[in-house]
Amino acid sequence: MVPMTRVVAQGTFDLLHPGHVHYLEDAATYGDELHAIVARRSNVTHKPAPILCAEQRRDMVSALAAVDDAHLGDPEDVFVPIRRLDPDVIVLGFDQHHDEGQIADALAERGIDCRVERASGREPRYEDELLSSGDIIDRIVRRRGGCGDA
Ligand SMILES: Cc1cc2nc3c(=O)[nH]c(=O)nc-3n(C[C@H](O)[C@H](O)[C@H](O)COP(=O)(O)O)c2cc1C
Ligand SMILES: Nc1ncnc2c1ncn2[C@@H]1O[C@H](COP(=O)(O)OP(=O)(O)OP(=O)(O)O)[C@@H](O)[C@H]1O
Repeated sequence: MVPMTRVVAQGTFDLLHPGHVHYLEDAATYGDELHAIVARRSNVTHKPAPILCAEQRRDMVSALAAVDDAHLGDPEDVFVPIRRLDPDVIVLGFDQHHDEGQIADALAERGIDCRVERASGREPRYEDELLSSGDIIDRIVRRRGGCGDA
């Protein structure tokens, strides 16, 4: 019996778009089952906070065919879900602000045997396609009025 390869992907996944679908479909190719960890609002500090609550973002990611299960991230320790899920592979997004080497070192320090990969990017296919949650929000603000990252 060949053991199942468990893959983890992660992100904010605020307003879903084809880039997220590409990321998760690419991540799924690294193994047999894909688990997505959805970032808590409090842990999204490198850009404006997501508009949608974590539960809603988790539910949407979970509905994607490529995703076997989606999980709310731990509020304090990003390695809590990793220990629980015990993945064989963590796949970072093509532009995700994490360094593969630093993640690999942190996993080794914790005795977690898991390799780190990076997914490919999805280029726009249509003239008006938006492949960024932030860009989608900015367009909404521009077209519906408002003051941007409120
Ligand atoms: C291996 C790994 C585990 C993570 N686990 C958590 C977690 O438990 N809780 C959480 O809020 N975020 C977690 N994150 C997500 C990060 O907090 C970060 O916000 C996430 O990468 C979102 O960045 P992005 O949406 O800009 O790609 C994890 C990220 C990585 C790489
Ligand atoms: N066009 C894309 N192609 C491939 N992966 C993508 C694309 N857009 C986002 N991703 C990946 O999806 C994951 C989650 O992305 P995130 O939730 O930060 O959305 P985002 O659209 O990148 O947000 P923003 O552009 O507002 O920062 C990240 O790992 C990111 O690399």
